[in-house]
Amino acid sequence: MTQIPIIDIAALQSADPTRRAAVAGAIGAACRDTGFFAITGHGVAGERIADTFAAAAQFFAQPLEAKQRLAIGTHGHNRGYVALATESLDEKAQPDLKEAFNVIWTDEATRPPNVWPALPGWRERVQAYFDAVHAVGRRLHAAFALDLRLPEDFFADKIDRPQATLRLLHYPAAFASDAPAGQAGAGTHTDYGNVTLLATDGVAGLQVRRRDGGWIDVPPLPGAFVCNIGDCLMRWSNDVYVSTPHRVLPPRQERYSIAFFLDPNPDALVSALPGCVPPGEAPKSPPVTAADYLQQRFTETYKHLSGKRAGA
Ligand SMILES: O=C(O)CCC(=O)C(=O)O
Ligand SMILES: [Fe+2]
Repeated sequence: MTQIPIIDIAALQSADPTRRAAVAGAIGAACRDTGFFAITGHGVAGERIADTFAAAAQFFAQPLEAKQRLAIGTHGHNRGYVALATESLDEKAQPDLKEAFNVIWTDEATRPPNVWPALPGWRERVQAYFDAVHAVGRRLHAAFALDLRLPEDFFADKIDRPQATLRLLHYPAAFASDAPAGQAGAGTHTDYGNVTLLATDGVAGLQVRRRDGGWIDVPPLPGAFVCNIGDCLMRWSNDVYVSTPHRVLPPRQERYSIAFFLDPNPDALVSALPGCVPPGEAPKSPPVTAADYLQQRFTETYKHLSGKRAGA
């Protein structure tokens, strides 16, 4: 395979179950292969995506002091601003050459509220994008369920109060010329959760590792989302679906991306799905709540780090 598949998911909203099943089958095949695929026909308007990139550019253009007032280290709970070169997605490598702004899913009652910049209208624009990609992520889960021979709504009540994070990412070009060997935009890593939906601005850089160890360049796909399976869904599917390592090359040119990480509700029980365990075999991993699983992953990462990892 030299490319990730591009799948039109519009028919997931069709009243015709055979059309829904055909899309689910294509998604399932990609999830069993590299776990990466791009989607079109997702219903999020190109203007909405472009507006979120504009909001990201507006945020990152602010003076560092304004951004630092929202620093994740001050506010906690994975919300707010992550300055340049403070996290390493590959904990053995140099810090990533990127800055980020994180927005989490919250009901503001049982979860902490987000922190927002003092830019008029900014919150509403970014929240609208969050809600739109969350809806697409839920639709993808209906496809996963169909493909895995589960009731189509199997995941619905397990991802409606999710541990989801939207990350506006900025890879400035200025650092590229000084980048020491081995310092990437984002180091090689897998994502932790169920599925990630990524919008890119057309600047190349993202690479996905093939099963044979070679790297596939993800091409610019305007209007599409690049989707990938995370470690939590891999575990839930008893490794039937694959969470694949990926990286972002050192930024030669300024680059923006927007990643939405959909991780399950904290109390969702991640227990090997019945159809994914061959008869007579034991599940590869014991059941765990999504909260405990993600906590464990963050703790493992923090053990190796002097800085902080936030998200992924
Ligand atoms: O910016 C990108 O293209 C990908 C970023 C990524 O993989 C991540 O933040 O987990
Ligand atoms: Fe990632």
